[in-house]
Amino acid sequence: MTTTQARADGAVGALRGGIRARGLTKTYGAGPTAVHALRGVDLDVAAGSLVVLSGRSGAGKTTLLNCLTGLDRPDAGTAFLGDGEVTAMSADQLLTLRRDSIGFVFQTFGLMPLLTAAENVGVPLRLRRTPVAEREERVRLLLDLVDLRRHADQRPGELSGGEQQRVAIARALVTDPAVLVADEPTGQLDSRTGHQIMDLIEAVTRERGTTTLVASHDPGLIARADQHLELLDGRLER
Ligand SMILES: Nc1ncnc2c1ncn2[C@@H]1O[C@H](COP(=O)(O)OP(=O)(O)OP(=O)(O)O)[C@@H](O)[C@H]1O
Repeated sequence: MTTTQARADGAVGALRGGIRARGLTKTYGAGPTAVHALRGVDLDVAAGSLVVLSGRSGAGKTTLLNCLTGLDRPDAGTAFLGDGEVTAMSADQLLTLRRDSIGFVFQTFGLMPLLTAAENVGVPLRLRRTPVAEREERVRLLLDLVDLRRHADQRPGELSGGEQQRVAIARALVTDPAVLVADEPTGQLDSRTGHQIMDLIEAVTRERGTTTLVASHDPGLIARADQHLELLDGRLER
C-alpha cells in the first residue's frame, strides 16, 4: 500500500497539510492559584517539516501538544491540522483524528506489558479493524523499519529502553499518520540511545513526509530541525 492510499483511506484523509494555531490559551484552576499554561500561542508549521519544541519544565510544552492534537481543549483560540479544525471537532471526530492521522510517542513508551512487540505495534490497526493479513504485513514492515524484527515476540519487559521506544515509534507509524508527535521521547534513555532515537525520528520524518513535532532539548536535533519553537511561561519566544 502506498503512503497516499493509506492516508486517503483515513477519515481525515485531507489532513496532509501543516499545523496552524491562533491565540491558543489554556488556564488551569482559577483565582490567585491559576496556572496560565498557554497565553495566546500562534504558530505555523509547514507540512512535512521537523519541528522541535523546547522550553523549561512547566513552560507549557505538553499542554500545547495536547491542544494541537485534541487530547485537551484550549479555553480560547483555534488549532488546525491540515484543513481540519481540531478545536471545533466533537469528541468522536477527535477520536477518529487521533486514530487515523496522528501517531504519538511518549517519554514513558506507553506499551502494553502483556503484549509482544509485534502485538503492541498492531494495536492501532486492530482499533481500525484492519484485516489480519494486512495487519501482519504492516507490523512486519514497521518492525523492519525500526530494526526489531528479531524481537517481534518479546514483551516490553524483555526489551531495553531504546528497543521499547523503537516499538513505540513503530506503533505510532503503523497507520501511516500525517502527523507524528513525540513528547520528550528520549527523557528515559541514556544519551547514546537517545541520539539513536532522535536519528530514527528524523529519518522517518524525511522518508515518510510526516509533519513531526518533538518536545525536546536535544541540541543535535534542534540543529537539524526545520523549525525550533521555544516556549517561555506559556508564550512562544521564537
Ligand atoms: N491538569 C492540570 N491541572 C493543573 N495544572 C496543570 C495541569 N496540567 C498542566 N498543568 C500546569 O500547567 C503548566 C504547564 O504544564 P506542561 O505540562 O504543559 O509543561 P511542560 O513544559 O510540558 O513541562 P515538563 O517539561 O515538566 O513536562 C505547569 O505549571 C503545570 O503544572
